[in-house]
Amino acid sequence: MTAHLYSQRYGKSRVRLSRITRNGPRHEFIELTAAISLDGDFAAAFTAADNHLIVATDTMKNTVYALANEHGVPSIEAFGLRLAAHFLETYAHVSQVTVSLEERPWTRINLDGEEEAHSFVASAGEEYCCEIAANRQATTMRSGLRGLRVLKTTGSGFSGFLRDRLTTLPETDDRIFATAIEASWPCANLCTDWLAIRQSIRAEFLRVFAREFSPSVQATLFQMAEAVFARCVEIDEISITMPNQHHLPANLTPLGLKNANVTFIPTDEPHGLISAVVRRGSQEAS
Ligand SMILES: O=c1[nH]c(=O)c2[nH]c(=O)[nH]c2[nH]1
Repeated sequence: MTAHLYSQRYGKSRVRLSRITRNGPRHEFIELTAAISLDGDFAAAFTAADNHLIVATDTMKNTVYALANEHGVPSIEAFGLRLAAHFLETYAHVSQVTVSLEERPWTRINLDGEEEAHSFVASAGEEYCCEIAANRQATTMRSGLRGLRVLKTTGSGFSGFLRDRLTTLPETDDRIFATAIEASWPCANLCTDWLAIRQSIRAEFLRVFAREFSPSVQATLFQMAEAVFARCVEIDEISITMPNQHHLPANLTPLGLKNANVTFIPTDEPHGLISAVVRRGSQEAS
């Protein structure tokens, strides 16, 4: 059989790590999962069983622990950049490194207005993430968040949509809006304060979601992006995805009961999926 290697890459996924930073009695804590993938001169390992240039994926895993231990993890972005630089600096035959990091945020417990020194609470399901692609010419990075679950019990409607013979959805000016926001944005400037930017973006998402009437998931998504651009001068592009996690009014008529828009059936699937990339400025400018 004749075959040729069209493209190849390999790496280690799902490397889990947690790291304490002890500043006296006050501790910082971060928990993350890393994935590392290398591009480079590895073809012979696939085509000729020649492993002499292979950086074992076990070594990649050890690198995650070692660099975290030696240098700390001030943020997933800073750590990711350090990891990517390490592979490029250490192995001349590596041409490109891709590092993906996911953080499960632990928030310091606040009791009676006082921050606890070493106790944290998790925000269920939420993750912060970043992806770095680095070669010897350039490094690009995207930061993001996902699993930011929000719900509002009113202040959301959906009407005026196209109706044809297959349309059964009633119009509404009062529905539950539930979603899990996922977003990512390019970090053009690799030296900015990523943590502050993520927190500002997150805060704008929550503010628009909670305070503005939603005529559709689409319109709310766009409003969120506008709010991010107004607050974060560093951000010129944002990608946002929001599933519409429907809560369907329960039909209680067969039971002889009236449902005054209070009892619903939460559904996971099928769900709407609304997604857009929004850029700063007018269309002509892009
Ligand atoms: O905000 C919404 N956008 C849609 O495109 C859509 N489609 C649908 O059935 N419900 C909704 N809600």
